[in-house]
Amino acid sequence: MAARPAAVIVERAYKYYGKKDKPDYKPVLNYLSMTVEKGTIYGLLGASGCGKTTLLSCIVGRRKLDAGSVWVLGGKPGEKGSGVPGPRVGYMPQDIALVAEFSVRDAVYYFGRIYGMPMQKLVERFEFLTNLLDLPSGGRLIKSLSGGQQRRVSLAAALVHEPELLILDEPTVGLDPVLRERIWDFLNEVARGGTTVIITTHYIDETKQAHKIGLLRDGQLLDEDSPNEILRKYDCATLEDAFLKMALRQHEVSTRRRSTLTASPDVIPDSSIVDNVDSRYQSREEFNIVTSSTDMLNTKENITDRRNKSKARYKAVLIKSIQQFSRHPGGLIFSVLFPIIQVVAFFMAIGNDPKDLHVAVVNEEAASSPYGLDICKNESLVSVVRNDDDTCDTYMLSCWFLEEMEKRNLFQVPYNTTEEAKQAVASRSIYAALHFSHNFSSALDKRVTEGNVNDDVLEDSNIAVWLDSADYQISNFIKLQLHKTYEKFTKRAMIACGRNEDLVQIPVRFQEPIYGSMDSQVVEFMAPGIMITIIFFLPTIVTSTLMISDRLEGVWERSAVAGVRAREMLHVHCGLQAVVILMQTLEMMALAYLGYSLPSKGSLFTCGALLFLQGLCGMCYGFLLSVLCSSYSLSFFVSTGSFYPMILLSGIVWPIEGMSAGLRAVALALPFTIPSQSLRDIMEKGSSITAPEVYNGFLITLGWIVLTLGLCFLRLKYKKT
Ligand SMILES: Nc1ncnc2c1ncn2[C@@H]1O[C@H](COP(=O)(O)OP(=O)(O)OP(=O)(O)O)[C@@H](O)[C@H]1O
Repeated sequence: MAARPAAVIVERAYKYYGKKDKPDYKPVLNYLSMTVEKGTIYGLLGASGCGKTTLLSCIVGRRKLDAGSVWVLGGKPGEKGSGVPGPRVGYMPQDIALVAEFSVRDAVYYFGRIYGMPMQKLVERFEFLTNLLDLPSGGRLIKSLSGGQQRRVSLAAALVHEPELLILDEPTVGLDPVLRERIWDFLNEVARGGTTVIITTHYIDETKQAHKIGLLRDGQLLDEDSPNEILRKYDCATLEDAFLKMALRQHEVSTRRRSTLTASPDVIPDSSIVDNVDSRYQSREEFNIVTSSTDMLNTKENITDRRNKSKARYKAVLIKSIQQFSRHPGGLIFSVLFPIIQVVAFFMAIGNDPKDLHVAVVNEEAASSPYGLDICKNESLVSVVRNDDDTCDTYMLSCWFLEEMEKRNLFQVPYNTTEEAKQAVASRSIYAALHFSHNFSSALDKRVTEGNVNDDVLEDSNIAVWLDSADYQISNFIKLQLHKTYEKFTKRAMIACGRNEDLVQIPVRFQEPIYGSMDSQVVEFMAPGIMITIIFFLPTIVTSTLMISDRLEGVWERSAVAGVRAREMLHVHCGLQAVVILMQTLEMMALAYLGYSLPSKGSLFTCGALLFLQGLCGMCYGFLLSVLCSSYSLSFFVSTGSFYPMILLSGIVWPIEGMSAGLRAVALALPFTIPSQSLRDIMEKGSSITAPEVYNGFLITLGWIVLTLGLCFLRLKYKKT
């Protein structure tokens, strides 16, 4: 074979994963050198875990070597204008790395769009690849395809833009022999046209068709040469035999080395690691001269070109994200329906008075009357009469009390003794027990008119109540209702006796509240905090899920190799999420203010702006989770684990004034606490953005946005790979 210029050169490459002080720290690429000539097919062979994928990811510029150097198409991967990662490479990773919600056509078009291919060309190319690779129908979704079909679509996506360098990580695995043959014929054809192909495969036999093959074992390239030359050199009839021989030789060498080394044999001493500057080629020009490469760096790409390319990438990622989002059943439900469901659930479930509560009543007063308990059913038998001498005769006041009590949705269940009544409370359908003494009315009358009465009279005029306080909310509700019943009942009795109705009320008079209303509801108190938590956590979940799925499915990685910048992905995601958050904000406000008549004394725009910013803050928190967590489950645990403390400490459930000073300081710094108060102040007090209690809510929200983005940035910057 005539000497050709090199397309890829790897020199003395070392690559490590993990930390130096760990016992399993050893090179994945171990002093590896390889050369791939232009317009040839290079078959990279090696057992699972020997470092093939790592080597390829260093060639496409997604990983950096710890030592040694890589030259690709006349430049160093990642170098400005090198086109690598970018349009000069077509990369098919080992994983399918396609969005599951893509159709076959979308998947191929996505990469075509990234490279800025015109539509007409894209359609033609898709048709060609469909025939070549026997692709399933263009409308079928990736997630509904078999593994082999997905692999073919993935290969088509790598071939769509006719790149100069094709890097294919096991493209033929699981394909039938006829199709494999067709793919190899095609690769030979593109290689004849000048395309360079690096292909990894487990099928040793098919590499006979490669121009050069290299055997990788334990991060070392045992040999690289043309298949015929390898057969000749190792004096074997088949490549399998030749590789067996090479592997055995390496094994013998390393066993000998191991017996002479005291240190871990797999760890190359630091001193032997050469730096990147030790490359044979100090500059691109030198590389081109020495390797006869004619590759030109396009560093002077004009601004319009650069903008157009970037625009094409933005468009591709935008279309991808919309397809991904709109076809993901969870995405739509989460984003559009969940805010409605959650707000409606909140308003329907919270704040309504408990109904149909039953209390056990032992009414000795009625029981001792000639009519028994039935006396209370006959209005005319209950008498409160004002006499001429201004005194008042009262009879069966307990019936009036119970009548008022039933108007407040507390229904009586009669019992004969207090013991029986108290036992009934244990049954859970009865929430309290009440007792009226046999002379309740006369004792109460005496207590009110005479004032100075003995303990027995006092005792008889009391209504004894035993509550089931284990049920905190209900028992508080019953206490409140009994107080209100007492107020109503005494007013009625005082009016009947011709007295001032306020005479026996507690001498504390609540005036019209400064803010809020006399009948302020718990729902109005809780609603701002609930709305903020909903708008915060939906984008958190959506963002972390989409980001982690893009990363785990390899879509992010593959897009990056195609040239999509991380910031372009992020901008598109943020833009789309912002639209969704805006929609959620409007949805929630319409429901809360129009549907459930929440007060809105202040500016609705300020309320909306605060909610919208909280949504963005949730999205940034989602970003942080996606960069910190390696899996969905971990991100789910962290988001759920942080969700509850944030809500519990936010003052929505319990006032922060009840917390210790230290805990209160923590609570105030959390993203919901002050913003919830701010939103409440805008709604209930009509406070404006210039009031500290409102702008503090905005400041803390912005502070969290900056903090979470800063942590994401630091994490990405200092992540090793
Ligand atoms: N991100 C990572 N962190 C730590 N170790 C890694 C990482 N990626 C790969 N490795 C380890 O590096 C070694 C080489 O992995 P690599 O994926 O390059 O092998 P491979 O030859 O492509 O294997 P296969 O054919 O099974 O894909 C393996 O032992 C693997 O466990």
